Amino acid sequence: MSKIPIGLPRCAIISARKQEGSGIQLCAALWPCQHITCEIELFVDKGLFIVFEGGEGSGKSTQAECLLQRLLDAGHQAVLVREPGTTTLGLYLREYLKSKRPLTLESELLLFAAARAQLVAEEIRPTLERGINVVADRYTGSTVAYQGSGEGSVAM
Ligand SMILES: Nc1ncnc2c1ncn2[C@@H]1O[C@H](COP(=O)(O)OP(=O)(O)O)[C@@H](O)[C@H]1O
Ligand SMILES: Cc1cn([C@H]2C[C@H](O)[C@@H](COP(=O)(O)OP(=O)(O)O)O2)c(=O)[nH]c1=O
Repeated sequence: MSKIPIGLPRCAIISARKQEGSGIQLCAALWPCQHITCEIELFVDKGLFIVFEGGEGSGKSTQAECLLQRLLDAGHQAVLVREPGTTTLGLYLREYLKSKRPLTLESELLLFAAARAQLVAEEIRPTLERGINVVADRYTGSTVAYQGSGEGSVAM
């Protein structure tokens, strides 16, 4: 575990599990940012996939940008992605989703899923395949939290 090149001195690894295939997934809690989580996937010979999740205003974007800068400063290649966003479709759907137009929960879920599918295909997967680290500001945890819980949530 000490060989993982994430350079986060205040990062406490709280769990690790083997993924299907070659990956190991680590779940980390950042201190003192107690309201966000940072999830790291390590794939042999591929980039790290590092996800920040948390409520609005909890500090995800700030910490994701700090980590990106730190990785770059340490000589690692890394890119930052944001959900929904980053791709042309993601940015388009972000505007639509923020526009407060009437949407069923199912439609909302599918629009977030469409933005993610495009992001994975266009950016996340090819970048990781090239051995470049990806830092993500939100990912599937947001969908589980926002569309998958609470009253009237969508069954997933
Ligand atoms: N560790 C921190 N300590 C204090 N303030 C912070 C910290 N991280 C972020 N902030 C501030 O909190 C606010 C929300 O941060 P932001 O990164 O935009 O959150 P999010 O992306 O989760 O919405 C910003 O004003 C930011 O400067
Ligand atoms: C990725 C994702 C985001 N969201 C929501 C959470 C946020 O309210 C919004 C994204 O807005 P954003 O401005 O990125 O949030 P933040 O203030 O945390 O930076 O979309 C979902 O409901 N489902 C999802 O799958």
